[in-house]
Amino acid sequence: MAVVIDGKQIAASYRETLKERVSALRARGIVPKLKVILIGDDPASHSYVRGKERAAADIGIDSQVIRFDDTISEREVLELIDSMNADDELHGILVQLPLPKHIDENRVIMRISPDKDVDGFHPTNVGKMMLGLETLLPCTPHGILHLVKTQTDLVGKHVVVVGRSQIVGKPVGMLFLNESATVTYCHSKTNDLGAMTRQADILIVAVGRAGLVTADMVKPGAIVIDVGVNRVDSRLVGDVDFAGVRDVASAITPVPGGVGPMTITMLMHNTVEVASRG
Ligand SMILES: Nc1nc(=O)c2c([nH]1)NC[C@@H]1CN(c3ccc(C(=O)N[C@@H](CCC(=O)O)C(=O)O)cc3)C=[N+]21
Repeated sequence: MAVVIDGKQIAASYRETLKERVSALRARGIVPKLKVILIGDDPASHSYVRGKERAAADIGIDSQVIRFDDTISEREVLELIDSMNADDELHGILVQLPLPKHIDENRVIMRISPDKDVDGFHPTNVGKMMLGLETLLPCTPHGILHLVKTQTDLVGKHVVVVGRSQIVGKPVGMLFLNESATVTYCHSKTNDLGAMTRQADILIVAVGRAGLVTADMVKPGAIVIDVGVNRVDSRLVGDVDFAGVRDVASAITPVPGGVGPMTITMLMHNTVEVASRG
C-alpha cells in the first residue's frame, strides 16, 4: 500500500520558511505584493483565486484580485498590464487562465514583464528554464519537483510525463531533465500508453481526464503524481484511479490535497523571490 504524499502538509511546512523570508523583507521596508487579474465568472477560476488570496494573507504577502467581466477588451487588459509593469511597488503579476476567446493568451502572457511573471509563463522565463538558468519557474512543475524530492533522488530515474500542455506537461519534463532524470513524454497520440507508463519510476499525469491511469498501467513501487483537476458529480478527482493505483505504487499524491496546494505555494515563493531581488 502506497504512502499518500500529503501535499497540504508539505505546502504548509514550506510556507513557514516563506513567512520568515517575508518578515525579514518587511523589516527592511519591503512588502511583497501580488496582483491577480481575473476575467469572467468561471466558478473554478474564482475558487483557485480565493486559494491564492488565502495563502498570500497567511504568509504576509499583500495580494489584490482585480475582477472584470468578460466584456473587457484585450487592449484594456494589455494597458492594465503596462501600468502594473511600471509600478515599482508591485512584485508579481498573474493573469488567471483560461481567458475569454476574444483575448489572445499568448499576447497577454508576453506583455507581462518577465521580471514580474510569477507564473513563469513568459517565453524569456521558459527559455531560461530550458537552459537550466536561475529564473522564475512555473508553479505546478516546481511544486511537483519539490514533492517528488521529499520521496526520492532523481538522478537516472525514469520519469514518464503524460500530457504536453504548455503550463504543466512540457515544463515539468524539462525540470526533471535538468535534475538528470531520464524523461519520456506521452500524450493523446501515444501508441500503447500503458506500455510507456509501466516503465516509469516516477509517473506524472497531467491530462485532465478522470480515471485515465489505472493500476495495470503502473509499475509496482512507482511514485505517482496526479495533476488532474476534474469535477465529477461536483466532487474533485484527479486523472489517476486512486483506489486502484495506491495498491501498486510506493507513493501517490491525492486530489485534492496533493499538487494543488504546492502550486499555490510556489506562486508565493516566486513573489517572495521577486521582492528579494531589490
Ligand atoms: N495563470 C494561471 N496560473 C495558474 O497557476 C492557474 C491558472 N492560471 N488557471 C487554472 C490553473 C489551476 N490551478 C490550480 C491551483 C490550485 C489548486 C488547488 O489548490 N486545489 C486544491 C483544491 C481546491 C478546490 O477544492 O477547488 C487541492 O488540490 O487540494 C487547483 C488548481 C492553477 N492554475
